[in-house]
Amino acid sequence: MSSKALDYESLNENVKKVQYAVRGELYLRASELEKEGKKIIFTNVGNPHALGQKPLTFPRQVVALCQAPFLLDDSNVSLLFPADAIARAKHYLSYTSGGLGAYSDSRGLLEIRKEVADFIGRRDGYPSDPELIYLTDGASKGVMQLLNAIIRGQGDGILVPVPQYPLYSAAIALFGGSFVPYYLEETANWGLSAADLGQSVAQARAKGITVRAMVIINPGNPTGQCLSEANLRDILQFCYQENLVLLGDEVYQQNIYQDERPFISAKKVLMDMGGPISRELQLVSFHTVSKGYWGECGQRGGYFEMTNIPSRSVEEIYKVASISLSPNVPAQIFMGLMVNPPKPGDISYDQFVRESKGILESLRRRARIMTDGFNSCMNVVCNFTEGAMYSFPQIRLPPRAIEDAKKAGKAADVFYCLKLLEATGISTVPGSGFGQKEGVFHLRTTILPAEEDMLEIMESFKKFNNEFMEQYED
Ligand SMILES: Cc1ncc(COP(=O)(O)O)c(CN[C@@H]2CONC2=O)c1O
Repeated sequence: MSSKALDYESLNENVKKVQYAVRGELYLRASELEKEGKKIIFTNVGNPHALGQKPLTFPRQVVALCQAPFLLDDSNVSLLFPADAIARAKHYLSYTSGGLGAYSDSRGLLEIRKEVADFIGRRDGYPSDPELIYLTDGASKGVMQLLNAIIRGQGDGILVPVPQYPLYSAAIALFGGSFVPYYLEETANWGLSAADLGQSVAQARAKGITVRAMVIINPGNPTGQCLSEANLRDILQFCYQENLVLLGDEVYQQNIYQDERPFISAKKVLMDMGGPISRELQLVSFHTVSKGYWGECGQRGGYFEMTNIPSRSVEEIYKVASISLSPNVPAQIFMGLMVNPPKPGDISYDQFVRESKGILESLRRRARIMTDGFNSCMNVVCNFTEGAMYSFPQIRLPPRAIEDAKKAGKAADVFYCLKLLEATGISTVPGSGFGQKEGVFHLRTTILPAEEDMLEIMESFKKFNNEFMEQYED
């Protein structure tokens, strides 16, 4: 009998090609161990609330009232909710077409897209058009929509930083395009060079690939580097001369842990450059409520802003967005609150600032604790986490360890991470899941475990690592 449509062997080959290590072999093994009763520290996913981070109070108050509008009619509502939360809830509800249970426009509620546009205008000092801002179910969906629009087939290549967040390699594979790596230089604090970019593009073209777009992740995941204004200018100039669309993944723009390179958007640098490039270079920028000091990953709220994209193409992107009917409406409200938070003088302002600063300052301390912890370990070197929420140490594995990994049929860093998991319960993602230079091994953790547990976790890591290295040292 011929195979059925959902038999494995007859599935879409692109689906079978996809890899996504953030929830791969290590995560599955960690989940098994957890079921067996072992205490697992899931540092594999940038999922702050799963590691104990408390949600910000104000947004939850507003969305709670929007989800349960009957509370607004309760005579006791002002005993439980501050007046500014009540006012914002009424404001958003008045813009939905029947509350949170109704579909919104496929691009998202115009009122919230206006709030996003105002935020971008304040941040960059240049106007932003709500008609060119689409709200999405997390930044992931926006990235996939744009890659789907750009990739016509195997001959189309997307330039992606390596190490990269595997949403990109997975989506490119899913849409049948070609992954074109450009390597970040670990010894240059994960910097990149225009020469390397040019070489990557030339190599792809020599194979008949049409490179169509370039991805930047700023701040970087898993590498944590923050791009300087000069870096961004070079990248924009490179894309302009090579006729590439720039996809600016800026979901960690609130997560900055050093003062030398504050976040600056690709949009701002492009507009500052002026001249033809600022009117012609095609740029799409992505943001989310999952990161920053919000960490509202489960809400699934995001947006992308299109710059210099022809109106007919915008219409096509709108048409495809319409297939999914409506982005998640509660998440749209989270997005509106994130880009338009309480202001000085608002009742909730002091509490909001106290909570937000508390989270960011703790993340900055945890970035330092983790980096220093890794650098105190045998055969481990680690660049400081300038931004985002990950640490990506290089693990210098002795040859006999690599040999044993081969015998076990595992990539060397997978072998090491599995041993780490079994010994300590620390669940990480092997560097091979993000891409790395041949023969150089890493792992990715998050800087998210609770600050009061961080030193103990690093001690536990150090004990395991040093015993592992002594076991395999010649
Ligand atoms: C660079 C980057 N872009 C987009 C996303 C998607 O975010 P949304 O939640 O808005 O879809 C993530 C999530 N980071 C994943 C999730 O946790 N750990 C990670 O590496 C990310 O790291």
